[in-house]
Amino acid sequence: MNEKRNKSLFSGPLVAQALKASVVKLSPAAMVKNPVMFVVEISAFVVLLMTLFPGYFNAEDSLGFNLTVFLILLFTVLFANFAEALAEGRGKAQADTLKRTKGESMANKIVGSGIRTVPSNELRKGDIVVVSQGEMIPGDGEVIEGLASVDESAITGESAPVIKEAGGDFSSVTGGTRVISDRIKVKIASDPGETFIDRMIALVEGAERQKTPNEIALNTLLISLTIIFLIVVVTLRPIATYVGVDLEIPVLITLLVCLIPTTIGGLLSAIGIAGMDRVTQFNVLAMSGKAVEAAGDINTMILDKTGTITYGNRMASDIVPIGGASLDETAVWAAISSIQDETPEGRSVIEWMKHNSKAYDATLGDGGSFVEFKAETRMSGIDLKDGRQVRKGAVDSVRKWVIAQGGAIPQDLEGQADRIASEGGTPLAVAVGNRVFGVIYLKDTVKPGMRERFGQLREMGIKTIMCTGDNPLTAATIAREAGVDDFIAESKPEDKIAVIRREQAEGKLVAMTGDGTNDAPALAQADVGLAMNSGTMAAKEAANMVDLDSDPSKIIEVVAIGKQLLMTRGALTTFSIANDIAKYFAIIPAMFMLAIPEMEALNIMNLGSPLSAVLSALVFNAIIIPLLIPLAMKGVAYRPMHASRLLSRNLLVFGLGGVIAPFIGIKIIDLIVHVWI
Ligand SMILES: Nc1ncnc2c1ncn2[C@@H]1O[C@H](COP(=O)(O)OP(=O)(O)OP(=O)(O)O)[C@@H](O)[C@H]1O
Ligand SMILES: [K+]
Ligand SMILES: [Mg+2]
Repeated sequence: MNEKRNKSLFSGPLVAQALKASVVKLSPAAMVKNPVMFVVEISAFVVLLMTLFPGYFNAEDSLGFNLTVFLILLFTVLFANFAEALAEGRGKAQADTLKRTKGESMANKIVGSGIRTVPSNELRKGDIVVVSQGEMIPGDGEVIEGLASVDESAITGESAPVIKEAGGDFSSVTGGTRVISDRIKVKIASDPGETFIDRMIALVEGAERQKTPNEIALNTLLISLTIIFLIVVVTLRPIATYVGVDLEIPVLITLLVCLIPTTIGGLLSAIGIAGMDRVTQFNVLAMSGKAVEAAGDINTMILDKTGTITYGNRMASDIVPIGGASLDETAVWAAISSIQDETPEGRSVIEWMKHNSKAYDATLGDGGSFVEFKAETRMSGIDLKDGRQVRKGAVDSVRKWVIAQGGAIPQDLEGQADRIASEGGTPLAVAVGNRVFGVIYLKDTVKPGMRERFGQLREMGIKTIMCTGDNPLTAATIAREAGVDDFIAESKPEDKIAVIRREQAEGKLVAMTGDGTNDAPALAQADVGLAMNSGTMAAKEAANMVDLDSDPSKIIEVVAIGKQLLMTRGALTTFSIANDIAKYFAIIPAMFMLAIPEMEALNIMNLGSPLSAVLSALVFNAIIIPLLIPLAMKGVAYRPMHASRLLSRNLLVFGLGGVIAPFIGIKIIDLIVHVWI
């Protein structure tokens, strides 16, 4: 995992801040938001009243006991507050760093024919600014003129500068980053307060934190349990009185607090915040906690081939003449078709010419009109001044194009193209007018470790579908090599949406990555859309996550983090409820022994005394919260496996563990407590 943002879990200043915040959070207005802990706070208040005014409650005899119960309850609430404050504090620390980066900068805004210097916070969507070497880019936007290298380390933590240029997929810039060479014109894309950094700050600060659907559902369950136990405990007293057993209020309160799900109630919000934080530390900006959570439930993952599964620097590695053409003339036309093709593929053809010392007359292109590569046409090239049309592109597209002009297809085209494709390469046919000259062999490499990662995804029950614009044979080869479950070849941008909709119609949650403007609709349609920070504004706006490192394969990690979040929550809920049941069996005998000393036979755990038994259970209930904070914050250890197996494993570990832990814990505490009372 990426460690560059990782701070230690319990660093000094963070802990000090969290300690303070846990006291501030005692305010009932803040506590109401956490109903389970609010019940504990009210209970503590009741016991405090009984301690302060024992006369009213006829409680003079149990002053020491009541004071102890009050203190333990108070600490129970403080521990829960501390967990939340600690999780929030880590986000706040990050937000402060970001705020410092943002600072207050000046912008050179173009007004009419001149330039006016204005504070960056006065910039509005649509304004155009000039940013020169050494200056900070004053807001998010799109480069509309020029090219510059930009230091984005303030945001991404990555020190290597990136090239930003007008047009294409690398035109978007982020406010707060710095131009370190050249000069660009930027069209501002967001109003003040709505920039990328602003949103990031709001998110990590937790200001915008809304409870996710899963969290709300779990909260409802916890509240229901609390109400049920409240009713049980309240009705217990008259029943006990009826049979002649006198149960003291503080003892009943102890029972109540031990029964209600305080462990998960106290840690729930910390788990959610920490999950978001983990994603941010991984340099992925999630627009909502909901997106992170959805990532944990993904059934299908759509990945493109080039740049995600493969490195994406598809390079011309060979040029193969066909139909009797010579290598030199084929190479010349391949180069001419690439003179103005700024895609990595196009540039690599020019590179290949240099590398192989092939000469061509670049002036042939002068005055011609450039035909830009489009995913729809799958071709690029140039219409020369003299009327000749030069193209290179997907073999199938070029074949159709040549036939449409009355040309014949050489016998050996298919054989050569298939050979390249079956090796996993991308064949690009080169044609001039109605004649095919040859094939460019574009080579790309599958990133290492892909097979293992897709294997892990399969173990998690996630289906992977590779969507590529490439031909079926290349697609099949790469799909086999990378180990994806399924692939769709010759897919146009709209096909990606179609696949996503089809999967969603079957009730599945779908994740996808993308960076181009043409990916935007599909990114918006997907349940988890991860856009690349290097990508276009449109893609970033449509997605619900942005990867600051622009590593498309990171979607795999995002899903893992989402799973881990859900697992942690599930595991601690299981543990908490199992715990509460066990405490019930530890505390009930003690309660009856308190009321009816003859019932000594109930003391199966051989605890020191009924009083120490009750207090030990309450102490255990309190300290289990801070003991579980590291687990809540770091998440349970994550191993990919199928949801149903995971469930049974968690039930075993955390359910059984949750039942056993209290007996051991209470026994140990009792041994210590008993010394005092
Ligand atoms: N610069 C280019 N000039 C001409 N044809 C190209 C160029 N780049 C790619 N092609 C052809 O167009 C096809 C579609 O390209 P596109 O970028 O849409 O998809 P892809 O890169 O193959 O797949 P993916 O969706 O995985 O990125 C490519 O497979 C290739 O045959
Ligand atoms: K409890
Ligand atoms: Mg592509």
